[in-house]
Amino acid sequence: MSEPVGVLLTALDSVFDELTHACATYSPSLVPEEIGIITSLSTGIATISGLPNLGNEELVSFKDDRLGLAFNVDEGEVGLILLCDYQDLHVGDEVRRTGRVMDIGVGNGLLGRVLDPLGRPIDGKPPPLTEHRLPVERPAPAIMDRAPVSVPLQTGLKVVDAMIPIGRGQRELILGDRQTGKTAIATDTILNQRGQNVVCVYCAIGQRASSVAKVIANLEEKGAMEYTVVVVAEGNNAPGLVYITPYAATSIAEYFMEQGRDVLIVYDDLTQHAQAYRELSLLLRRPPGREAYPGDIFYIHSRMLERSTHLIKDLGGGSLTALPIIETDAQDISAYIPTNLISITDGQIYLSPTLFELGVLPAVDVALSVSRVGSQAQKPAYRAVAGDLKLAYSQFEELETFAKFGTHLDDATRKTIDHGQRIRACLKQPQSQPLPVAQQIVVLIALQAGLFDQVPLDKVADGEGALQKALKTLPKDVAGRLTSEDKLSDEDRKTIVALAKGALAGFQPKPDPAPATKDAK
Ligand SMILES: Nc1ncnc2c1ncn2[C@@H]1O[C@H](COP(=O)(O)OP(=O)(O)OP(=O)(O)O)[C@@H](O)[C@H]1O
Repeated sequence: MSEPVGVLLTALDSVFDELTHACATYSPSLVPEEIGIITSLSTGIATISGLPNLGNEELVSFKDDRLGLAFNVDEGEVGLILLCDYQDLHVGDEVRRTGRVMDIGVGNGLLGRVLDPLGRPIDGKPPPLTEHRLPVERPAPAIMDRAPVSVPLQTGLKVVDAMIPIGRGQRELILGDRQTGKTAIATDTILNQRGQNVVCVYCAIGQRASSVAKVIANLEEKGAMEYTVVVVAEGNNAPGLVYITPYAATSIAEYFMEQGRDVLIVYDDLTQHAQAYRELSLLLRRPPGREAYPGDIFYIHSRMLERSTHLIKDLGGGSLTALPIIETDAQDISAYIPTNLISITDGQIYLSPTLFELGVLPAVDVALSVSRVGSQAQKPAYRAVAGDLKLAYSQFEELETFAKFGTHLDDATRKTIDHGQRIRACLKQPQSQPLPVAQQIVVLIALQAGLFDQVPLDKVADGEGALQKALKTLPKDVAGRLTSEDKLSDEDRKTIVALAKGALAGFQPKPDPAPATKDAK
């Protein structure tokens, strides 16, 4: 007998022995299982009876592994939100307990992937490899586990980084009417995290499939998908799926934060989320409150956004920065959901449709925007210029209204308006072109020094381009200090101003030729 055949026979013997042993020791036991039935069904919800021990937020399974979530647990009847299409189910169908709450697979394998809120891939690739599973609903970190926000999160947008700075671990709301560039601000921020060691999670909630596809294509084209996870519930998905999406995305983001990483999560948008929750609550006959939203609408958003924080060093020092998006109706920022979110978050970026129409993009209304914690984390070089700039810009915005009436303006007012117009022109930025810190600061210093004031408005963008090019000739040590934690010295400022003067020289208006005099011959 050859050696391999001998080895095979020995292995078969041992398998046979184990099987004989297992059969000899097997004693069947009965495991009781609760089985309920569906008593009623409607869009997105179902009521069931017959599961007396079902816990709140426990998952139940229907035929073919379809899932539902216990939402209203009453004596004798349970209201479920369905995580599948209700058309696939029928009254009288069996329903079983799973004994677990809703959870999602998390891990590095999710980077670059597009998932639904149940963790299933929707990018046509095989299921992602995950290391752990985390419940989608988790308690927020305790107060003593939180560290102050101390590191900036650069968005790459001049207007935000200079005027409304965001720190890692902050929650900054982006709100505005439809089509005002809310998603563009969030995606530009994701693009700007390239090479910054920040993991990004883009959570699309109830959006049109074409809009989500556009965002994903943009992220892919700019090479941002390699550090990004996209979690999507489309507008035509079951409202239950839409409702759990931001919670699932937060758990994915939290995994990276708990590994000590800095994470950015974008919720696009929470208006759709609130509407999905309202739909489910009304169908389940929960009492409606203001604007027909259920009473706990504030709580569902605050418990989610409280999970974003900067953890203390002992817990790895990771951070989760949240950019929730809210769509306003006819610029009404005092509506119920926007005011709730404004009070939960650490500041807001308001996008004005009027500025958008005027072509001031990003259309950030600086007067109505604020960042409550980010300025503590702002780089010193920014801080040195941002204060002046904000003041000059708000003075300009006030005076601009008067200027429209064609009133005669004194020189000082004219100057303030001219300066403000240059600031506005310099803060404009095309989509998907985030700017590195050094380039932003040089433009802001030139603005502060009034070097743009003589540049004609239609030449500001060209002047800025020339300045960016000239930046290459800035001495290395000065360039290094622009991005470091050091303050810029007066010498550094002088060097930068001299460089900017040179770069902008070609854009200053030519002095009027001297009037010819009679004696000049
Ligand atoms: N800085 C910019 N420069 C040029 N175009 C921009 C800029 N920001 C946004 N846009 C354009 O404005 C349009 C609206 O942008 P976006 O989709 O981000 O708005 P939104 O408020 O998220 O829209 P929705 O309400 O549909 O969610 C898009 O066509 C986008 O390309």
